[in-house]
Amino acid sequence: MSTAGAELDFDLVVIGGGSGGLAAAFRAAEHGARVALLEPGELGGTCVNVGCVPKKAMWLAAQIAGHIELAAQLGFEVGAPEFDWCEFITHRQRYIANIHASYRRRLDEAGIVTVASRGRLVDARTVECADGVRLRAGRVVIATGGRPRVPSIPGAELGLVSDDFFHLSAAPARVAVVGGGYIGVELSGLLRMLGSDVELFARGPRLLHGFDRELVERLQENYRQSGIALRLEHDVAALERADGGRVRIAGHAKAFDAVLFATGRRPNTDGLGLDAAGVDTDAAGHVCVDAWQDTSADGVHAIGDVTDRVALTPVAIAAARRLMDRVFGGVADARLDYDNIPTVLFSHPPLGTVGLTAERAREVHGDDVHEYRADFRDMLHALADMPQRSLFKLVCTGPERRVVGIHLLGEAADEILQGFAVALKKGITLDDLRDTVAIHPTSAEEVVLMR
Ligand SMILES: Cc1cc2nc3c(=O)[nH]c(=O)nc-3n(C[C@H](O)[C@H](O)[C@H](O)COP(=O)(O)OP(=O)(O)OC[C@H]3O[C@@H](n4cnc5c(N)ncnc54)[C@H](O)[C@@H]3O)c2cc1C
Ligand SMILES: NC(=O)c1ccc[n+]([C@@H]2O[C@H](COP(=O)([O-])OP(=O)(O)OC[C@H]3O[C@@H](n4cnc5c(N)ncnc54)[C@H](O)[C@@H]3O)[C@@H](O)[C@H]2O)c1
Repeated sequence: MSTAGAELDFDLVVIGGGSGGLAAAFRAAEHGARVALLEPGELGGTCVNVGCVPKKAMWLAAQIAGHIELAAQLGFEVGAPEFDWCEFITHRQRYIANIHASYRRRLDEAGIVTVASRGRLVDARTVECADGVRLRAGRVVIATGGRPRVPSIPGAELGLVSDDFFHLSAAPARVAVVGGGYIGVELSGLLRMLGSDVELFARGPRLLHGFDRELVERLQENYRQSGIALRLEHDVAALERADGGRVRIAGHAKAFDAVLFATGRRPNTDGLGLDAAGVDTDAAGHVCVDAWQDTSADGVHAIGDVTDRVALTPVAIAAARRLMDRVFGGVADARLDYDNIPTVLFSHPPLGTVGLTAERAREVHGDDVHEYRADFRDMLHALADMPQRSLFKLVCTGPERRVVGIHLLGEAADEILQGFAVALKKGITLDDLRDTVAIHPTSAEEVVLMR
């Protein structure tokens, strides 16, 4: 980059090189735009470095541990499995390093100027780098994502967050996880499967607010059976130092090797110069956007976790691509439809969901809502005579039984959901599903055989 005081001109400056920012930069460059991208940390942002990717790697390790237990049950001589956390992490980080290298190569090939610096808006057309260089832009995309939020309670500094989890060099033997959302449920599950003693503290009467109640209750049953202690309706008021570097939750006898906060995330908007550029934020600091990802400042857009929309990687990517198709590709009506976004929780077993729960469908469609369910043991767990049961549900509305919700809890739900999400988005009915010949013997066939 040039020296301080310089000004460089671009069609687009993207602030943040995570899932959304990279997708915006690549798509804009494909449309012929001159693009600069600012990222002070590792390319790929949260998802690649401290989110989806390392999390899924740990989940896969946990699945293997579960399968070793099943194998032992089925006559394989496996002995007591030893898991070398450090060795696994070497594989995980090599996988991540390959993603970094691939991004770097693609950025170079696309002619995108990347700047290893934080960016700050000076006005709606100018972004300043840490060294004072100013980038002038026809348009700016804010894609700065978010970071973990820690509750303001005494002793909070004794706790860890998900970013810290991915830097652990060994599994903590005794862990308390605070928070009953996505991250709390995922980290509790995989830590337990990898041998930790886990207690999960959540404020509400159930985990996973907003998900199908029955599936969540079934998942809770599975978690309890696997040995996770669920402390529901339990507010963590303070953390205290205990002997041997351990941490105690106030009012709770046990000392933990680690307390992990999974209590939500906050947007990275501090010091971004949003006021100077005339970009409005909400009370929580998210950048406010309309349905077109436009902010209150003309020519300034925002995508991904920095906005208050669904915080998922494919959502940030899809919003970015559509926005770039609109502003540089001439597709006037390109924008992301935020309805019916499929999502999977990498719990044990996984939980996948798309569309409305029955509860929500009744609010939207009135009383003409019908639920169909399949409650079964998948073949592997049945063979091993293990108690874990799957639960698949469909929510349909109207006399034609249009499918408006699909909720799957069970082995392979993570892989099964994607295709059915396409079908739901296309407006299929229960008869369409029943008209499709099943694939046997699978868990997926339960979706087309549901009565
Ligand atoms: C533990 C965990 C697990 C997750 N698992 C999944 C999953 O399985 N599936 C899924 O779909 N989603 C998952 N998510 C969510 C997913 O990671 C996010 O939705 C996604 O990363 C959002 O992308 P983004 O581009 O908006 O932000 P980010 O990926 O957070 O990228 C923002 C980037 O902006 C940079 N930045 C910040 N401030 C500035 C600045 N001033 N100047 C320049 N750059 C800046 C940051 O360094 C960062 O690299 C998970 C999240 C977490 C935390
Ligand atoms: N598999 C996936 O796709 C995946 C995985 C992880 C994260 N994500 C995304 O990242 C987002 C953030 O995940 P998250 O788990 O941090 O947030 P979340 O919103 O899913 O859950 C946060 C939980 O913390 C609880 N909480 C908040 N303050 C608390 C407090 N003081 N004490 C106790 N509990 C408290 C909330 O009630 C909620 O249950 C998710 O909403 C999701 O969009 C996705």
